[in-house]
Amino acid sequence: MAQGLIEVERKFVPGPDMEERLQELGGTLERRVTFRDTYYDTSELSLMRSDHWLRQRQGSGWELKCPGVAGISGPHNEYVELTSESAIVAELFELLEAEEPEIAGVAAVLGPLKLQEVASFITTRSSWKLALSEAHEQEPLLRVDLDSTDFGYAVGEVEVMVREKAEVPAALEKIFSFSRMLGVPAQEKAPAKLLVYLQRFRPLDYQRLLEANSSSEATGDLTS
Ligand SMILES: Cc1ncc(C[n+]2csc(CCOP(=O)(O)OP(=O)(O)OP(=O)(O)O)c2C)c(N)n1
Ligand SMILES: [Mg+2]
Repeated sequence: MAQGLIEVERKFVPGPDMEERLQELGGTLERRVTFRDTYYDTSELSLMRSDHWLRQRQGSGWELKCPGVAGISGPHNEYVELTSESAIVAELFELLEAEEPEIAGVAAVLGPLKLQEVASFITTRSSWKLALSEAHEQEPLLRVDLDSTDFGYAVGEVEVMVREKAEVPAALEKIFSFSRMLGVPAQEKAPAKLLVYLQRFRPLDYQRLLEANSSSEATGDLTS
């Protein structure tokens, strides 16, 4: 697969005092932003069913999240994020087993690959930066995003971006220790905004995803 940064993150349910708590813990508010995410897939959800997530984010462009490689299980997610259009196009053609065109941007291959919009919603986000130890300035930064959507769902995430698979365990350690400081219950798993959107507004698609996700079949709910 093409190279990209690895996103290691843990989602949580943000309480009403979360911003104050972040400030107490030395967090700095980097920005407040509002953006629309539009997700694309085939009518059979071929991408999502194989744990690949293609979206266009207003102000940032195209992004494909591909399943990570560290294989550590727990209440966290680990995805390789592709943001270069050529890398995304190459990955899409490989996944969907189609012949790759010479040169094309993502928008140009949506039609040929039968990718269509499956979800679109607006997020208002406050992004926080945490410098846990000043002694290690080279270490990847811990970030916290507090998101609320235009369909009434709010979720937080503690995140570290790393370059190498070998850095994932240390990133996870940081995420879990900071989550404890934030007061996030050890096994709490908050669902992704997109999954809540599909469950509410595209229940048949949600059901399809559920069927594809064998590990969630036992609980019968991807959002729990
Ligand atoms: C139970 C379960 N939960 C999550 C997933 C993964 N997943 C579901 S939707 C989805 C795509 C959306 O990812 P997410 O991190 O929720 O989006 P967002 O926070 O807006 O993007 P950021 O700004 O951090 O880049 C993923 C990776 C899964 N396969 N199964
Ligand atoms: Mg995220």
